[in-house]
This record gives sequence, structure tokens and C-alpha cells, in this order.
Amino acid sequence: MSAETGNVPRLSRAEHGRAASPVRVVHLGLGNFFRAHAAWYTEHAPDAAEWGIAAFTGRSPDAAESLGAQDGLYTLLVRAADGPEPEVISSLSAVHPGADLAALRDYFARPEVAVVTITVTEAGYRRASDGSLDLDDEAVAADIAALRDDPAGDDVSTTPGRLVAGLLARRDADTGGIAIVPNDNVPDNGAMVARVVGDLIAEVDPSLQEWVDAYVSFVTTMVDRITPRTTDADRSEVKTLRGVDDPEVVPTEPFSEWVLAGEFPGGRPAWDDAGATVVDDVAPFEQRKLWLLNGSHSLMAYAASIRGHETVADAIADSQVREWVEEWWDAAAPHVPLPETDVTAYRKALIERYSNGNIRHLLAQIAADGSQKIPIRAVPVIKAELGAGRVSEGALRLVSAWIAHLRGSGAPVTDPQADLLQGLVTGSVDNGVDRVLEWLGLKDGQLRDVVVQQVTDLEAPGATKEEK
Ligand SMILES: NC(=O)c1ccc[n+]([C@@H]2O[C@H](COP(=O)([O-])OP(=O)(O)OC[C@H]3O[C@@H](n4cnc5c(N)ncnc54)[C@H](O)[C@@H]3O)[C@@H](O)[C@H]2O)c1
Ligand SMILES: O=P(O)(O)OC[C@@H](O)[C@@H](O)[C@H](O)[C@H](O)CO
Repeated sequence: MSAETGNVPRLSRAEHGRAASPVRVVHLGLGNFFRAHAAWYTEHAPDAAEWGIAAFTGRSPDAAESLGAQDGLYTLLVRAADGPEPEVISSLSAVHPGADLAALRDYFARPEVAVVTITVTEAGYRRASDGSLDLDDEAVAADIAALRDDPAGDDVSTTPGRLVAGLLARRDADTGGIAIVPNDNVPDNGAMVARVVGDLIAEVDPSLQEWVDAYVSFVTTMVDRITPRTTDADRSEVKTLRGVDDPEVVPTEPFSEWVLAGEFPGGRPAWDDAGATVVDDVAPFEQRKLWLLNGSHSLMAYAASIRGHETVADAIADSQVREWVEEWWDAAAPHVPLPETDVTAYRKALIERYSNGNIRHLLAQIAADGSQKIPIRAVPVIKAELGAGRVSEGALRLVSAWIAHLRGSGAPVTDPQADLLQGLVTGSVDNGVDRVLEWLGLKDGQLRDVVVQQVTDLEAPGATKEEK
């Protein structure tokens, strides 16, 4: 299949001489990060010809329609500091709307399908604050009712629901072991998915759990590649550089890292030969990345957007923001269980990555879903500092900036828990801080005084870069 828009051609397999590999991987969440990361590693694995991916959108069917019109091909626009390098990626052998449960079940039931990868954002796993499946979530409740009523029906909309629907189909087909590989920024993400899937199974069909225990491996990962949303400028650049009209361009940075731990009972692509690292324990890498990278990202998303910045590159060029980021790293670094030299080198590399002005990574994108991120990016560092006898201003500033953001400063609030959180911060700064610290499990008089002062400073007239 090939398509044209005006006189500018779309991508097609015939044009690029790329045959689709047989589907052996299913992916849930056809967003930009997956296309810059797991799909790129699969493309570059030496056995790529044996491992095609069937990818399903998370919610809207749009990406499946648009990618389908170009045979699943898309351009990865690798934006180095010294210029862009486009690459056509062909590892997506099939693309489907997430609602196509019949296709999903069909893949899960095939014996040659051995891996399910996932990137649906932190919120997509539908967890309650204790990490269990949120049974009060309306979509979760609807999936429970739908799967009880008809395990082969089409009305299943959440990621845990779709995983359980697929696993029921695989058990019924008796097609053996499979690995589930979440690639979202959540600590111990393999155990996290196992938990929400197990909680749903308990509600829907407890007899499935024994089969899952015997045949399903939940792999834990650390993933890293800064991948912003696509802009029209990215699409125009690909048109100029390559003479194709590719609405599905994905911009990304040159750096990439993938660390995995777990079993693959049905095999996997040779991702390690494409640069991935397989280890026994992901935790040290995950803490290094989640605290140093994602923590400082969130700090900039809230604190630097209050100072009027739009992108990470703008933010890190502001000496005040850079100082806050360094203070955050000073607080987090002693708790990363890796040699100090590694951590120092990682910090230095992050400054270079953040300063890449060719990557337009919007602070507003990073600011989204703070309810899912602050508890895993800020709270462990604040608690570790308390454990070491320190009330760390550098660590607390992340929570203070988030509170100021919830109260209306800086980037807009986009969060599944926005109503609850914005309710917590109404009224005086003192009361808002008390309620949020309690919600975070950080009720402590010393912390409170620091946070109240920091929120007050961040909200003060003159706190923006223009007015300083
Ligand atoms: N973008 C990055 O730089 C980056 C880097 C490392 C890890 N990640 C991880 O990847 C995730 C996705 O990032 P992205 O840049 O691909 O975002 P994106 O918006 O491009 O894609 C998100 C995907 O998740 C799906 N989704 C969103 N909310 C969902 C929900 N509630 N239920 C089911 N599906 C849902 C969307 O439909 C889409 O397919 C991040 O949240 C993060 O955990 C991203
Ligand atoms: O993707 P999120 O929403 O979990 O977090 C926003 C950024 O911190 C994140 O996307 C980083 O850019 C990424 O984790 C780098 O690998």
C-alpha cells in the first residue's frame, strides 16, 4: 500500500524495499516514545527480520489510521545538537486501534507471539495511591463488568483490561509462555503491572491467576530517550530533507538507554545487540534515571514554567533554574546506589542533553500527571534525606513548585486527579501545603515550614525571569 498527499509522496514499504517481519511482539500505546525507543531497538536488532511488531493505540485510533496509510513506516528525526538525522523505521508490521479487541486476542493466542511491550503513560495503569488497581475508577469498573459478562466481548477500554482479555485468549488457546514488558517511567514497573493485572483477574476470573503464575513473565525495565511531541516544524523538516510527506514523524535525541531484567519464556528480539542492557536488577539504574533525570525534569516543568520558560533548553540556560536543578541533584545523588563517579558523569551528560536547543521539549508536556510522578520522583528523595537527618531544601523545592503549579502558577494543570488536587490547594498557602504534604505522606512540621516559604517565594510578584 502507498499513498500520496498532493505531489509529495507518503512512505510505503514498496518504495523503501522493506518487507514486514512476522508479528511476534504486541505493543500497547502507539505514542512517540515507543516509536523512538522499543521500535527503534527492534529495528536495529540483528534478528529484526524475525520480529515484527503489531502495535495498538492507547485511546484514539488516529495514529493507527495515519500509520496504516504508510504501511506502518515513519521517520525518526534524530535531533543532535549539530543538526537532524532522519531514519525510516520499519519494525511496525501492523497497526491497530486500541479498541480492536478481536485483533488483540488473535495475536495473544498465536504461539509465535512471545512479547508484549507497553507505553501507556503512568496514568494508563489505573492505579490507586497504594499501587493496587483503582477499583473506584469508572473505566476499571466498566471493564470488570464487561469481562465478567462476556470475556470475548469488545467493550474493554483500560490497559489492565486489555491485558487480561489477551491473557484469557492465550490461556484458552494453550499457546504457552509470554513476557510482558512495561516501558513507562514507574519504579519496578514489572511488579507494578503484575499487581494491577492480578487485581483485575481476582475480580474477573480468579482461575486465570494460576496460569499467569506459570506462563507469564513480568519484565522490569528502565527506559531513557528524550522524545518530545511532534510539531509541524518536524514534519516540514522531513519534507525538506527527504521529500516525503510524513505526518507521523517522531523527533528524538541521539542518546538512548534501555535496561531490562526478567525472563522471556518465548524468546525476544536481540535488543542487547542493538544497545540494550540485560541485568539481574534494574533498581540502581531506575533510581539514577527516575530521580536525576525525571526528578529534575519535573522540577523544571513546575519551577521554570513559573519563571516564564517554555522548554527544557530555555529553562536550563537560566542560572537560577540551573542552581535549583543542581540542588535537587545534590539531594538525590547520595541515595543513588551507583559509584559516585558514575553519578557525576550522568549529571554532566544530563546538562548536555538538556542544553540541546534542537530538542523542543515542552515543560507543559512534562508537567502533566504530577499526581502520578511526584510520589515516585520527589517523595523517596525527601524521605531518604530525612533518614540521613536532613531537611533538604533542594529536594523539597520540587514539591513546592508542584503546589504553586496546582495553585495556578506556571504550566497548566493536566492530571487525572486535578479536581482532588486543586481542591487540596485552595485557600491559604499554609493550608494547601498541609493538605498536600498529608496526601503525599510527608506530614512533618520542619518540612512544612520550608515548603510554605518556598511556595510563597515562587508565587511572589517578581518571581518570573522577565521581572528579575
Ligand atoms: N517521551 C519521553 O521522552 C519518554 C521517555 C521515557 C519514557 N517515557 C514513557 O512513555 C510514556 C509515554 O510517553 P510518550 O512520549 O510516548 O507519550 P505520547 O502521548 O506520545 O503517547 C502516549 C501513549 O499512551 C496512550 N495513553 C495515554 N494515556 C492513556 C491511558 N490513560 N490509557 C491507555 N493509553 C493511554 C496514548 O494513546 C499513546 O498511545 C511516558 O508517560 C513515560 O512513562 C517517555
Ligand atoms: O514521560 P513522562 O511524562 O513520564 O515524564 C516526562 C519526562 O520526564 C520524560 O518523558 C523524560 O523525557 C524521559 O523519561 C527521558 O527518557
